[in-house]
Amino acid sequence: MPTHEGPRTVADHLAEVLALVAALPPVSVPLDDALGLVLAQDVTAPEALPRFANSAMDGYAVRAHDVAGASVEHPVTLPVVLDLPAGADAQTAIAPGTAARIMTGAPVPPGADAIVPVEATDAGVQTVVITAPATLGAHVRRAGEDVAAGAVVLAAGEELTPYRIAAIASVGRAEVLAHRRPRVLLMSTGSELVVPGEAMRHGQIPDSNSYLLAAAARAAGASVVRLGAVPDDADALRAALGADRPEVDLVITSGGVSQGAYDVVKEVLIGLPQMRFVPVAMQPGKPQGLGRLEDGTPVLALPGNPVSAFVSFEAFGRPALLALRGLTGAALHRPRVRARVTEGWSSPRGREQHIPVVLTEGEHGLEARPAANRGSGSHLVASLALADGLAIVPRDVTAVGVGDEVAVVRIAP
Ligand SMILES: Nc1nc2c(c(=O)[nH]1)N[C@H]1C(S)=C(S)[C@@H](COP(=O)(O)OP(=O)(O)OC[C@H]3O[C@@H](n4cnc5c(N)ncnc54)[C@H](O)[C@@H]3O)O[C@H]1N2
Ligand code: MOO
Repeated sequence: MPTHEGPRTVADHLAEVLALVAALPPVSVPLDDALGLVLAQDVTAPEALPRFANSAMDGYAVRAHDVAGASVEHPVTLPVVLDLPAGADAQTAIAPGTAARIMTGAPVPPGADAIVPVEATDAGVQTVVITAPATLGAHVRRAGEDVAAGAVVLAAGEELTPYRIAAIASVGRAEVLAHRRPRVLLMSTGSELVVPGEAMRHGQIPDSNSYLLAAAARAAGASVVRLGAVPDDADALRAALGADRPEVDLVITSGGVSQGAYDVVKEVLIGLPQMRFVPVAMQPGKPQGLGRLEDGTPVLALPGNPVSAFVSFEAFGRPALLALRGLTGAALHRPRVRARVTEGWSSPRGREQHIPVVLTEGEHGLEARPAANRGSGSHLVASLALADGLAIVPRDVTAVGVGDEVAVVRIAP
């Protein structure tokens, strides 16, 4: 294995990460549990939708011809021969010169071809006085106008959102075939780390990365086992990654991947035949590990600096989780927007910079400024809380000036 290869591009590294993962197998899921899963098979409509012509208004089903001349001055009075609430099994035809009282959603009876809303009547029960004309088909929802029988309502590969779940329910399906939700094991490493809230001596800090990555992985649709902080001890890490580890589809570690004497993730994993530790031409997030454990489970070993861990998760971890969920192509990436810079910053030559920025709506469109008031330091974790996006600065740019346009990956709505 080359130990001193030059930095690879973010795109090349992402391609190698994505080669480690594939969509998880489909399972049959009740609609109540389907939110956020990705459909593994097209859903088609077994019948037309709406299934039957029905009323769009509370009112009276009539023949348009019978009320063509109706007005306030010349009302038309018709006998009411049927009363049709929603759910009525209206199969009896109404004769010319009669009306049926009908509620929204009730089937339009044979013989009727228009609905007069109740507001244009005296709301009569035995007879109805109609004071406005109706055109042919007025307020009738035609059978099949939403979906034709046999049509695809939702294609495989689509993420199940609330309105897509409603579309599936509306064609009478209670379950769908969807890719299983990925399980991810998250651990941070470092002997300086303590559980947030516990007493700290000088030199110790709270573990924030395992919470950051756990929340980010959940937001990306994974279920998470958060192991917390493992000390910089090879045996402890080997145990955490060993046979007793929970069964997961991806392991993500943070920390211990650079050049230090106690960089234990690298020390333990570098011996595995399918693991590699490589520099990526990005800032932050340069040192990255990727590959597989002995049993084949994919691993991403992210750098420990909090901003580096987050940026690395966004660039590599999130797309990997989305690919496990069954998404592909552009759906693996967050939307990018363009924004005008209002406070400049510098960027290292030769590294694609991913810098947390605050986005605001300016007079001439979106504006961006660094979230941290002291630039792009990868330790500035609290400044992440302010960020709405990550500005992506190309490798050859070393200074971003006021008025420049930058691409920003939106990380907050
Ligand atoms: N001699 C060199 N030193 C470093 C290099 C290098 O190339 N040569 N690269 C630097 C870069 S770039 C990065 S990024 C970091 C990555 O280091 P590690 O992945 O080994 O991370 P650690 O050393 O474990 O920690 C770095 C930093 O982040 C803090 N940290 C770690 N984990 C957490 C956590 N769970 N919660 C909060 N904070 C955490 C840790 O205390 C350190 O301050 O290496 C540079 N060094
Ligand atoms: O690559 Mo490191 O991630 O700059 O801080």
